[in-house]
Amino acid sequence: MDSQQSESQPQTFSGTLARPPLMYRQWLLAGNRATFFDTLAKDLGDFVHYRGLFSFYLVNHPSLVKQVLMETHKSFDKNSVIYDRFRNAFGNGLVVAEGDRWRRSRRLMQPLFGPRAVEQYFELMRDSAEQMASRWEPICQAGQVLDVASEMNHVTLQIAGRALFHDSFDEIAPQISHWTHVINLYSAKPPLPIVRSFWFPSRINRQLKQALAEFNAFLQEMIRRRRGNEHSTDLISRLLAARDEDTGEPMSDSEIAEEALGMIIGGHETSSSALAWVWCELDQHPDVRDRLHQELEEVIGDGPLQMEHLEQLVYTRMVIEEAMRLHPPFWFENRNVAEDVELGGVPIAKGSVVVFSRYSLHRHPGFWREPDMFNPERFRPGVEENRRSTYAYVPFGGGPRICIGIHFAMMELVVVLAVLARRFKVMLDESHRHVMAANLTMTPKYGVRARLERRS
Ligand code: HEM
Repeated sequence: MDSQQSESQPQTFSGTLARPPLMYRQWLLAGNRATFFDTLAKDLGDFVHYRGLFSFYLVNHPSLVKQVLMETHKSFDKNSVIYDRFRNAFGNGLVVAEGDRWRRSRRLMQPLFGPRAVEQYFELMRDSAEQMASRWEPICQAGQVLDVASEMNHVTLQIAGRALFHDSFDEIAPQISHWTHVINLYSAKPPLPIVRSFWFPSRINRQLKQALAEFNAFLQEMIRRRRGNEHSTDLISRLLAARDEDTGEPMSDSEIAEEALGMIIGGHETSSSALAWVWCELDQHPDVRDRLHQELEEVIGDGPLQMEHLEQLVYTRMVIEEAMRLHPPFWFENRNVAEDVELGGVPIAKGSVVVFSRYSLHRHPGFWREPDMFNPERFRPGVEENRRSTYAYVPFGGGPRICIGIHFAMMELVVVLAVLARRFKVMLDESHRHVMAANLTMTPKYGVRARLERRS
């Protein structure tokens, strides 16, 4: 296949459905799950009917992914075992909601996340990144090693928390960090029957129930404090003020609490994983790091980062997009087949499960030249548009359920990277181990151990 042509023209899937023997390479699932799906796609092609402990249809072709997310999205929903498990943790917030509840919440929340609406969070993003940079100064001077991955987790949690609760977040940051940690631990476990059922008295189930009870009590208190305070402008207050344009109805307190929980969990782990990989890739590609530093110097100069700098930080954005291609934070997707449907010309019965791995899709050799190579130039404006239309690049999903936080997240990633990389060169320490973990998000398994060098 001519890769130049494949990059500019959306292609229709013309292959066939592979049906491997029962339990084909099932043992690989005990290890890294992204590797398991990648092996299936490499061995068997872009459309696989897998039958084993879990049975599913794997799609690894942009036109099949487009069909699931966009063209025939109504035939697919999130009533799958995996999303049922998320419901134990997220309640019925937007990430897992279906039907009328999803439509109503999306309609109410969409205006709060448009490209202009998220600009109001610029300052708190920059201030959180600046605070981190100040904390890094003595670590840098002492030549100490720090785990940049957990630093990114800290700063993105702070940004999500401050956007939602303004200063109230700082009072309770350690508890929120603990609750989100428990929720993530729970969500990362595979949905095995019985042991993982919510009624089973396992340690993680007990921990989750307690974390959720405490988190919900905190959220209800936040909502109570905001109600009637018309000067408050955090996201909780905006959710309280939102009205359904058809009925004029507000969201209930429990709906607001569920959405806040979803945003804090879904919004910070993903961004922090994207940033962790950016630092790893920059270390491995000094030419890219130099080019990035040059752009930051030219655009920002010696003063603080300003809102108007953002659109000039073209290369910074390209670096982030390329890092999310190779290391998509929310790497795995699954859908329940809600009604009999034809996918890639094959009839698929209601109740089946369709899955895809962004990790494999984003490295598909038919759609990416030298797919494993880190090359931000792929995302130079004008070039990347074509890939997006083919659904070969979907770090934020696509179709009606595309990530509602996409503009918030992209601004956050650019701001944090720009502020920190303007002041520091981050160099991986020799104790750093390059191993990828694919749980709910894709992260460097042993963190990102690095030393800092001060830039002028
Ligand atoms: C780099 C950062 C992020 C990545 C890679 C990411 C990725 C995704 C993806 C792939 C989906 C779609 C899942 C699907 O198809 O079902 C999604 C949905 C969602 N994301 Fe994000 N996300 C990020 C940041 C955020 C942030 C910052 C927020 C909140 C402020 C957020 C809130 C949500 C919500 C509420 C949904 C559900 C949307 C719906 O179903 O209507 N995400 N995200």
